[in-house]
Formats: sequence, structure tokens, C-alpha cells
Amino acid sequence: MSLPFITSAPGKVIIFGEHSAVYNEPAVAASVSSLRTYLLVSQHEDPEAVELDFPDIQFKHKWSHSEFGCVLKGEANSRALERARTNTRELSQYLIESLENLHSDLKKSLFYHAAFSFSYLYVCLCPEVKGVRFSVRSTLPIGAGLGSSASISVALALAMNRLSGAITSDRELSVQDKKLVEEWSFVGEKCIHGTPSGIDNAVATHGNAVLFKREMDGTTNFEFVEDFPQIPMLLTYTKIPRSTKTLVSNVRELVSKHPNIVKPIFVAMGQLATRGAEILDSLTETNYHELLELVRVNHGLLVGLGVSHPGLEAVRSLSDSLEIGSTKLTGAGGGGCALTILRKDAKQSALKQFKDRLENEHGYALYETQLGGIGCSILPSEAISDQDFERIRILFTEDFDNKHLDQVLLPGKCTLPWII
Ligand SMILES: Nc1ncnc2c1ncn2[C@@H]1O[C@H](COP(=O)(O)OP(=O)(O)OP(=O)(O)O)[C@@H](O)[C@H]1O
Ligand SMILES: C[C@@](O)(CCO)CC(=O)[O-]
Ligand SMILES: [Mg+2]
Repeated sequence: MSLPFITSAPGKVIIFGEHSAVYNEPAVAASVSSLRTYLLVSQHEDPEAVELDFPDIQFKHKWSHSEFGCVLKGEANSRALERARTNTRELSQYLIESLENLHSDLKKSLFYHAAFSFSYLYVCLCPEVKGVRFSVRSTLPIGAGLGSSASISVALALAMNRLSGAITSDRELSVQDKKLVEEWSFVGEKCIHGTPSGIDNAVATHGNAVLFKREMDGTTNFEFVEDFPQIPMLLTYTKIPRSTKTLVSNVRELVSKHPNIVKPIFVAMGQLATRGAEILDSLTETNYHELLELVRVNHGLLVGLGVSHPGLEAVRSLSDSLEIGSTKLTGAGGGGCALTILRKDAKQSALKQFKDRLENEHGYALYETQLGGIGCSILPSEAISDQDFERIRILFTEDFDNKHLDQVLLPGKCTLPWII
């Protein structure tokens, strides 16, 4: 596989059913295709190096390829790798332990899960590749409920399957290619947060909007919401940090304490997601009101699970008092982002007040973005001229505002011929 090349994957918004999705209930999510992660895979000056460069989280690490020997060499390792490659439903405990040794200097650091996820995918998918640098930049807020972990997992899974020769398409990504990316990005998500439902990486892989369900046997089932309507909405980023892994495990504790109370909440959310998808499939003036109602109920149930935050409640309360629409948290909650679906009759003056107060009094950021659109994509080396590469390399290495990335790279908007 010739270098350099770039892969990319979008973030997502969960419209209905976060957390209950982990418990095999249906959920609805849509990609946020203009907020994306980009991964540049380029040649390293050192032919033995495998370097990871994550400037968004100020993390850079270089391994010499021989350091992976402790995971790659010997019979026991080969057997464990073979099992990990064929059974992607479970992470291999053996590999986890071997990789822990490789990352012992990073243990307990913020970066551990990002590095662990990278190395797990690397040793499974393209362990012979060396003299290579993986540089990641994202226009998504990180750890904010918009699926940054899934989009990075998808970008890595696509790149590593390309490096191994498992994905060779040069016109468009096939259904098979996308299945492979979805399967391996799920492994990446597991490395970052333990027990994901798979909805985030499914949307980041396939794009558009989906009604998703993880079945009890571990398989995933999803339908695209056809003709996904552009609903007027606002996304508010509270900038309150949180971790999906912690929130999901807090909910797990709650279920184990009060199963008879909490499980019916999940079932209600599943019902709500199914009805929500029906409405989105054929949105009318009449059922728009029901959509707003379902958003409000979904948020109430999430509050019951303990995954809201006073900062998110401030957004919800302001949207209620200004009567502009219904607000719910999106993603794992605990901070991060809130989604407000706007009423058709929301007053412009109220909307302005909503934005001004959130930005100026609370210091929050507002995103106006469309939902749905392009999933994962790849820009092959043949499409990158030397001149383009120089421009792109600078974007990945220098301290630019990440929105410059969009101007140069946004699939569907820029002039570069992305394969999708
Ligand atoms: N651009 C990036 N560079 C490096 N690491 C990243 C990047 N984006 C995400 N990550 C990894 O993902 C982690 C955040 O994932 P987490 O699942 O907690 O939040 P999220 O995916 O943004 O939100 P949600 O899961 O609720 O949608 C980070 O701590 C880091 O390990
Ligand atoms: C909280 C959760 O439901 C959504 C995170 O975006 C976790 C998951 O489904 O993996
Ligand atoms: Mg995540």
C-alpha cells in the first residue's frame, strides 16, 4: 500500500436511546458528517518506527517495531493473535495483558486508552507495517458525546485494513469493506470504553441516520432511516469533561442495584426510539409535535439514570423557559453536548437570547450542523499530489485551528477525490 493516504470518519448525534442501546434496545443516531476525524498515514524517516501522533490530546509516542516483538513473536502470541482476529466479539485477555507491558510507561495516563486501542488494532490488522506515522486530527470536540472515540476507531480500522491489503477498493468502498470497518472499529471502541453498544461506530462507518439494535447474540441490526429529514436543531457543547467509560459503568451499577426499576426504563427508551424512527421516516406538521415530546421524555428517563449534569440541565431549562423546543443530552451525558430540536414556531428573538446566554453567561459553544451524510472515507495516495501533501502535512503538524482541516479536507465539500 503506497503512502501517504488519509482516512476520515464522522461524529454522530444520538437522537433517541443512549445507554439503553448498551442493553440491546433499539436506538436512533445520525452522523454529523461535517464534524470529522482525519487520519494521515505517512512514511516515517526512521524505517523501523511506528509512530502515533495525536496532537488534539497532546500525545505523541514512537515505538521501534522490535518493541512489538513481545506481542508478535512466539507460539503463544501467534495463537492469541489468531484467536483475536477470528473472534472480534470479545477482546483477547491475553493480548490485553501483553499490550499492558508494552504500555507500562503510559499506564494511568489520560492517553492510555487511545494508545491501547491503536496498538490492539495494529497488532491484529497490520503488524508487519513499519516506517510509518499515524497522525490524527479531529474537528469534533473530544469526549463530548459526539462519538469522537468511534470516529477515531473507524478512521484507524479503515486505514489498517487498507495497509494490510484487506481493503483495496479504488472507486467506492464496498458493503464488505464497510462491514470490515464496522467490525474492527467496534474492537477499537471496546478498547476505549469496555462495553459499547456499537451504535456510534456503526454510524461513523455507514453515515446517514440509522435505527440500530445490538442483538443478544452480539450481532448488530440496523436500518437506514430513509430520507432523513433536516430537522431544525442546535447542538450545545457545555465543555464539561466526562468519560463514556465511567458513565456506562455507573449505569451498570445502577441496573445491578435496582434491576426491576432500571430495566423498564431501558424498555421505555427502546419503544421511544422505535416510535421516533417511524416519525423521522415520515415527518409531518402533525407528528413534529410528537417528536418534540419524545425528545423531552427521553431526556427525563436519562436524568433518572443519573447521566445528566447541572450544566446540561441549564441548557434544557433555558430552552423550556424560552419555549424554543425540546432539549436532551446526547451521547453518554455527564457533561458534553445537548441537542435541542427546535419548535417550528420558535421566535427568532428567543433563539438569539438562547444562544447569547449560553455563550456569554455559561461559556458554552453552539454548533449549527446538519445531520446525516457521508460515513467513512479514504483519500488514496494516488489522489494526493506532492503539493497537496505538503499542505496537508502542515495541517496535521502545526498548531492550526482545526477548522482549517474542513476547508482543505471535508469530504463532499472539498475538491479532493475521496473514496466513500
Ligand atoms: N482526536 C483524537 N485524538 C486522540 N484521541 C481521541 C481523539 N478523539 C477521541 N479520542 C479518544 O477517545 C476518548 C473519548 O471517548 P469517549 O467515548 O469518552 O467520548 P466521545 O466518544 O467523544 O463521546 P460519546 O462516546 O458519548 O459519543 C478520548 O479520551 C481519547 O482516548
Ligand atoms: C452511552 C452510549 O449508549 C452512547 C455513547 O455515544 C454508549 C454506547 O451505546 O456504546
Ligand atoms: Mg465514545
